[in-house]
Amino acid sequence: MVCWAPVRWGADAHCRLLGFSRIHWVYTEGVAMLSICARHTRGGIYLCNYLTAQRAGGPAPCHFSTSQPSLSKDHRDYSLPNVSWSQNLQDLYNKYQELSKNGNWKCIPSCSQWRLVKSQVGDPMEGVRENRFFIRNLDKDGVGLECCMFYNKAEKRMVCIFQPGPYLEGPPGFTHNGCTATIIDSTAGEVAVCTVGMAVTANLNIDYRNPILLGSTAIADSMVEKVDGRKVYTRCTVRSHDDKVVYAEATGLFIKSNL
Ligand SMILES: CCCCCCCCCCCCCCCC(=O)SCCNC(=O)CCNC(=O)[C@H](O)C(C)(C)COP(=O)(O)OP(=O)(O)OC[C@H]1O[C@@H](n2cnc3c(N)ncnc32)[C@H](O)[C@@H]1OP(=O)(O)O
Repeated sequence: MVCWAPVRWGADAHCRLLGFSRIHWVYTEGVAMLSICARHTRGGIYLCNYLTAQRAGGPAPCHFSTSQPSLSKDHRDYSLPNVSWSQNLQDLYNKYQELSKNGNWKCIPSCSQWRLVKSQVGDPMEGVRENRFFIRNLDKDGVGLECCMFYNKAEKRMVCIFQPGPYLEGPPGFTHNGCTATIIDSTAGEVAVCTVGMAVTANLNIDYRNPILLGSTAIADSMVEKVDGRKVYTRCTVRSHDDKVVYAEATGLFIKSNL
């Protein structure tokens, strides 16, 4: 596989802030990513405490169990191509890597775990918490969602190229619409976060136009339309890899965290 890690922006910084030990500064915009990641991590803990406290009517720790990942898995960047990727997915990936060469697009790293460490973020939560990241929670390549996001800062735009695997089946042979919603939410959410800092989904409206065949390659294209105070309005279209079929169109409202 071609080694393209040096052009990725702050991938290791991303991992470091999530509790991983290895760090290599590989890109000059690493500092910007560092700041975004710090806000992500703080925001994750904030979100967790905030939601629990709201539902319970007062401050309370959140309780949920997570499986323990191996260390090698922690370090893996799941947005890198693997053998389960179709030629179409690989071609789209190559296309955006090519577009990234002039600096307009950046590839976003993807890890399976959010490891939230008290001492790193100064949060009152006890000890270390490891959270599985929903869209990266299957252990075998190709059975779940294979995807990679690219961000265009100038256009406030995020694309997610993806390939849904057999565990994401809804109607026989086709992708479950909840999976499509997850991809839309994550792509639009990520562009909102990259634009204003940590933000959460307040509203998502989706029109499903056509079913997505399992194993096919598609692209979710999301952009920020407007920022109004804490409110970030986004739009997202999901199309086939060749742009010939529209699978879904969506609008989303994300609210910037107060932190
Ligand atoms: C563990 C996680 C790790 C994360 C690490 C980082 C990861 C980075 C990757 C990014 C990718 C993520 C993609 C997945 C994203 C999720 O899955 S996020 C989780 C799902 N979302 C939630 O749980 C949100 C639940 N809702 C809430 O917490 C609260 O309702 C909200 C949205 C924070 C708003 O509450 P609030 O802060 O009190 O704000 P509030 O004053 O009510 O509203 C602010 C403004 O928004 C408007 N507004 C609020 N809600 C709505 C609505 N539904 N419709 C219209 N307007 C609304 C209000 O009217 C108000 O407008 P103005 O009066 O200012 O004009």
